[in-house]
Amino acid sequence: MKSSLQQELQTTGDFLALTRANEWSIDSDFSFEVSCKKTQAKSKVSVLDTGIIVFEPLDHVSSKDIVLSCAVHGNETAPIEICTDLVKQLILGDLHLQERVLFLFGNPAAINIGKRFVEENLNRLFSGAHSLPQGDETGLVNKERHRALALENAVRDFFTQGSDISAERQRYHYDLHTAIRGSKNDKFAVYPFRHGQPWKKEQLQFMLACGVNTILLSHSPTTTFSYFSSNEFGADAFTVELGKVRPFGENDMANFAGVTQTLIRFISGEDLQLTDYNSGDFSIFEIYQTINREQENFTLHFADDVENFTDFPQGYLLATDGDIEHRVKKAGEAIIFPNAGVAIGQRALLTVISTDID
Ligand SMILES: O=C(O)CCC(=O)N[C@@H](CCC(=O)O)C(=O)O
Ligand SMILES: [Zn+2]
Repeated sequence: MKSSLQQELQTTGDFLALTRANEWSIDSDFSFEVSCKKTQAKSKVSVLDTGIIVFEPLDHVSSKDIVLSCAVHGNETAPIEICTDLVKQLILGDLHLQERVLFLFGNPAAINIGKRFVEENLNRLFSGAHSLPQGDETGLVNKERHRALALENAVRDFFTQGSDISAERQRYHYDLHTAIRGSKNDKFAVYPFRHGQPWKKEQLQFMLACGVNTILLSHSPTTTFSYFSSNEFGADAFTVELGKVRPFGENDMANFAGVTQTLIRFISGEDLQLTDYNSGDFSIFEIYQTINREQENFTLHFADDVENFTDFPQGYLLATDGDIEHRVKKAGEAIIFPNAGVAIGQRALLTVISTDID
């Protein structure tokens, strides 16, 4: 028998409402079939937990396993609206499903309070960081740590089950965010550390089709969600920043037409119309300094409205952390993600320098 949750979801397609009504878990998982109105192709829809929903084609063997995540930070609403709309179209049969897709709405409780997180930044808890000792030594494990583990397990199961379907599969994870500050380059993506493997131009072309022409190459492991999927499952993965954080209702969705249309083409198997790689189409940066906050007394020495990708003269004092001074080391070095309010031990600022890929 259909539960009322399932009935509601099948009628409205509104997975965000279901997710928000169940902040940390749902009582029981459920699945159902849908058919595309246009192609009649059947798909299986499985709600595995709150904010965790999988779509799998039933009439053909797919070749791609695609993870799309949003709300890893609860107040980053544009990605939530994009994913909600895609899920709705799939449930209501308005979109053909060609590939397996896992949608993740990372932190439902943080969505409900309109905050980045409830107790702890979820995007610092992956690759097992959720199980490391906590700074406060209380021994209590907060809910975000449980959620990070649940999200890791969902990704692991999804990719592993794909391998049972066919051997030659491609894995992807696009973790969609928005930035706290405005940016000189409005949309940009962090390409997680690949341990010496080449940066993929075809993936950069995919980003370009999404309207993202600025790429930050990361040179070290992190505890972010995109690095987890890249490192542990060989997925082509990015943290994608789609402009500035705004409350629900204040996003101009026309701004996201590129990303929405490209994701639709990708999951419904249409030609992506990717052009050849041309370095002139991109601004590519590499992460140069990662500045963590180590002291209570941490100060940034520029204004709150200074935008991401603003550069400062060599020698400029960017931040003081107790007695330690962090200065610009190289001409053209620019700031990304400054946040003096992060927990002690966490990243308070990145700097980047311009680079190229071969
Ligand atoms: O604007 C900011 O300060 C933060 C925006 C954001 O959430 N960025 C991600 C980037 C993750 C990565 O480096 O791959 C984050 O800080 O978690
Ligand atoms: Zn974010």
